[in-house]
Amino acid sequence: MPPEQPLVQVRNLYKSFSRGSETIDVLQDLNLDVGHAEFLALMGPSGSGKTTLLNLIAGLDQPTSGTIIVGDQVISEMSESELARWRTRHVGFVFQFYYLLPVLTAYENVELPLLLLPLSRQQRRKQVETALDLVGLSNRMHHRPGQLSGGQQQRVGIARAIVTDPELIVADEPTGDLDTRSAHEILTLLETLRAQLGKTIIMVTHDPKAAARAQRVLHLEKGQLVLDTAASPLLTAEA
Ligand SMILES: Nc1ncnc2c1ncn2[C@@H]1O[C@H](COP(=O)(O)OP(=O)(O)OP(=O)(O)O)[C@@H](O)[C@H]1O
Repeated sequence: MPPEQPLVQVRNLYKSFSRGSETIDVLQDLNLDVGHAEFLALMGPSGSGKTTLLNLIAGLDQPTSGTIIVGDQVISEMSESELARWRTRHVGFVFQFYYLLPVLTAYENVELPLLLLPLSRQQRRKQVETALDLVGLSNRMHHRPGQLSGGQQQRVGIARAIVTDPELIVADEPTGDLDTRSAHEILTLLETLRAQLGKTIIMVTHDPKAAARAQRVLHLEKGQLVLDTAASPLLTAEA
């Protein structure tokens, strides 16, 4: 049997932004495969294009040129409205500052992505309760974000990301605003989502300790991705 296709295939990807008369070439001939149920970390200096790449893979932005395939969809050829529909079902987003709505309870925040889908109230309830259970917050579902710790708020953010059961989860600095212990718990949760539910996770981080929890670490350099040589077992063998 031929080997299974990667979930994400990025080929000859270019992304430029123009600012006035200036053009910034952020990604240049970038190639990347991400496997099913892989946990990948992206690192690189500020401004190197990590968020730009994540947004392109998640269908939040469109490339200048090149191809992005996720699952069986060529998302680089989709219109904005097709991308929006695709994202709703196939990608879960986790952000550094959670972006929970303060007036809604944890339950209502997690339910939000489901309101875009043709589901009954009862089906929504089942999925929200499952997601909150997975992140260990069943007993906090009627709390508002202001009544929860940062780590708990990020758990709600993760429950919201998985409630539609997407194959791909993109996380932009998910531990960037958390203390060491909460960060550790969030990374453990991401590892569990990968190992037990087969989610593919792409995480941008500045923190080498967070990156080390992923299965593979890539660095953005000059618009392209290179393997994190510091983390390579061949190069870090104890002397
Ligand atoms: N919408 C946009 N319009 C113009 N320039 C942009 C836009 N988005 C990003 N850029 C520029 O592209 C470059 C890469 O930005 P990006 O946010 O992807 O970097 P990053 O590696 O995620 O940085 P950080 O680690 O600071 O978050 C920067 O020079 C940024 O100013």
